[in-house]
Amino acid sequence: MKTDLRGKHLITLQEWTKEEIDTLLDIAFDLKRRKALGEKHRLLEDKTFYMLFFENSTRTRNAFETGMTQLGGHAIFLTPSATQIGHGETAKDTVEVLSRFGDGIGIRYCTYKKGNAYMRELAKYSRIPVINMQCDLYHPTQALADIMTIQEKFGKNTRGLNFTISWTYAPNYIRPLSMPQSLILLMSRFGMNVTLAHPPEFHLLPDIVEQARKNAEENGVKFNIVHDMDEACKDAHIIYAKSWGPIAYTGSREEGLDLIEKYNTWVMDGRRMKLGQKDAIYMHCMPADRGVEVTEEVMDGPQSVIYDEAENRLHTIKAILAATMR
Ligand SMILES: NC(=O)NCCC[C@H](N)C(=O)O
Repeated sequence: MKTDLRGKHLITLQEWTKEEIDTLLDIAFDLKRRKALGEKHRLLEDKTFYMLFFENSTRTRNAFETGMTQLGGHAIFLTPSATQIGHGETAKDTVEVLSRFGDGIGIRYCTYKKGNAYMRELAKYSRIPVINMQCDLYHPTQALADIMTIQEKFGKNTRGLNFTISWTYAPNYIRPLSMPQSLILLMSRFGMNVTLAHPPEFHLLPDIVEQARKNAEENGVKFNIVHDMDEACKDAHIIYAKSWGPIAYTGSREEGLDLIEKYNTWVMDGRRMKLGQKDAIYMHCMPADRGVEVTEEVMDGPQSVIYDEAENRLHTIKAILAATMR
């Protein structure tokens, strides 16, 4: 098994082989076990990781920062306004300097058509690993935690599971496409039949959907798009139901918010949960609009794995840091 992942950028897991992703998962399971046993695992002593956030964060920032502490290193929280990026310093100049100081850099930048481009620009000039902490297109560290959680619930062999990612109704906020896009790209590579459900205007980017279809074909599994939430939940083992914006359909925030209102029946509730398999699980990357996009009954119910999923952010992020910055 290939284990040398030092210096590798993680912009999207689509650019990592299945073998490399399996290596990360092995490390994550091992680090989780070692933490539970209270075993020290200071694999990154004296190393520094920079975390550049263009947007807010709860799970991601704290998983990276706590993770670096547990690995014996240090993490530094940066924002554009706390650095010269806010004054227009270029990606090249920023990363040339940080590359001479420290050992890795993460970026969260979700603005459509800007975030991923900025990360690619940083990666071009960086001599330390660049880790995507969520952009407009992908959220690889969340998707990795999600695979780990699915393997914990259903076993390492996930072949034949039915995975549904469904849009839900959540007003007031246009959420990025990065979660559904990362999930449709990744789950078929782990042998799952993928169903993507959304109202027509909430479609994802065509080239990413095409890549997901190709992934499914190469792995001999199904990939379906439906426009009905009940149909999507039927026979699913995994129901991942969360909101995103009609970003690929309209650039107008007002039109986007009106479109969201049109589909206020797309709520994840107990009735829909029952349409899935008996042992189905409910997933959400959080934060969720409690009682709006998903009922409290589902969020706090026995089939919900949302807190395990959030916890696994820590273990998988530590695996990425340890593997790429060692
Ligand atoms: N788990 C996370 O990283 N959550 C924060 C980002 C969620 C984002 N607002 C989204 O809905 O895609």
